Amino acid sequence: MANNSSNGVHQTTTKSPPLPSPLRFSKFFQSNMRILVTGGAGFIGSHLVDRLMENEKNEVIVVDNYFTGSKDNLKKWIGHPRFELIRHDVTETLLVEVDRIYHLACPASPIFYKYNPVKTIKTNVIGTLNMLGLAKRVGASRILLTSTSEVYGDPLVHPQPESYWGNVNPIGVRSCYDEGKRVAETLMFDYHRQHGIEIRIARIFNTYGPRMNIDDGRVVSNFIAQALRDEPLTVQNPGTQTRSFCYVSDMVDGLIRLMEGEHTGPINIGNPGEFTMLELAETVKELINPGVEIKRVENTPDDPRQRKPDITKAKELLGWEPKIKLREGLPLMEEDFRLRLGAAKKN
Ligand SMILES: NC(=O)c1ccc[n+]([C@@H]2O[C@H](COP(=O)([O-])OP(=O)(O)OC[C@H]3O[C@@H](n4cnc5c(N)ncnc54)[C@H](O)[C@@H]3O)[C@@H](O)[C@H]2O)c1
Ligand SMILES: O=c1ccn([C@@H]2O[C@H](COP(=O)(O)OP(=O)(O)O[C@H]3OC[C@@H](O)[C@H](O)[C@H]3O)[C@@H](O)[C@H]2O)c(=O)[nH]1
Repeated sequence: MANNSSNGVHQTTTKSPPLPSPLRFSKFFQSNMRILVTGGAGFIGSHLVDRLMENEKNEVIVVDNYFTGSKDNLKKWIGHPRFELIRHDVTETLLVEVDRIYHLACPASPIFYKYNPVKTIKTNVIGTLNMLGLAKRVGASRILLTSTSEVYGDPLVHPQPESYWGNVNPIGVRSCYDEGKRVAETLMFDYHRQHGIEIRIARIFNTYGPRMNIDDGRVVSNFIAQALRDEPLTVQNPGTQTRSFCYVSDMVDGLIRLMEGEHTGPINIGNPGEFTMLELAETVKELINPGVEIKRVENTPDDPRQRKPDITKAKELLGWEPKIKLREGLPLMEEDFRLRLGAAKKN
């Protein structure tokens, strides 16, 4: 906690926030960990909720405005005594007594974050400010932000270590998201330095898996849905751009380790296996529908040309590395997409 300065200028308070409830000292109080997950109805958020709910000592509260998420992703928990779901937009203030905050709320697919860019910026900046204010006010012991590999922009250093400051266009069509997340990281560190808030920052690299929206627009979900619908796989030009894909269970494991560990981050969480988009299309074609066509289409502005995480820090500080290779993860996602699309496997 920061101190009042000796030069007479009042900087911050030294008073600790009160405990959420005096009942915590009562003999019969159940010392459950109350965890808030913003964006918990989304893809990564709902998998994180599943994992957190496995621990009987955890109570989980999800807040979500359902912009890209869905109650469907949480249906097995609705009505559970340790689970609560609140329709709420994080750009508005929120007051709930919680011990830990996983702050995920933000559209992640480029087509959705570009749909209403001003709202995306507000979600990243005001939403993060609101969650930090909440952490401060209720004395939450930790808050974790899901930042992104997009803070590196179109990276000139490859692979990307956390020490790289990035190459980001501040006025482009992706800026609402990548600059928004950069400000969110700044806010996290300012609250940490100024108010002593315990923070964690994960820089997430492209993640895929079951429960992604079928029409999410990101490349893995697009290619799988296209392969199952017998539609051409749309490789955006030039096709040589690379990404590194992490399976969602590995991602959730990394996020929990970061939250429970002793390091603020930022820490890259991602799978270093790097593929061109053409290679990804060829792999989906081979595994899911060998007869499908691969079609070249126009790209969008400022598409990063290469991306691969340096995960040295995650390995050393969290003892974390991904276990699931792309060729193992794709069939698991295919199974889920088949069920939702009603596409039976051909023999
Ligand atoms: N999936 C990835 O590859 C990836 C990569 C880097 C970073 N991330 C980050 O991880 C987080 C989750 O991503 P995801 O892939 O699960 O995306 P997602 O779109 O499936 O989930 C985001 C969730 O946030 C909710 N949301 C959006 N705006 C909100 C608002 N203003 N108030 C309340 N809820 C709101 C959505 O309804 C949705 O449920 C995001 O912060 C994203 O930036 C994801
Ligand atoms: O149908 C498609 C969709 C996308 N692509 C290409 O696939 C690559 C990846 O695109 P995606 O839309 O899946 O995701 P991006 O890597 O651009 O952004 C993602 O980065 C990390 C996170 O913060 C977000 O989940 C998202 O912003 C791009 O080069 C894009 O041009 C295709 O070739 N075909």
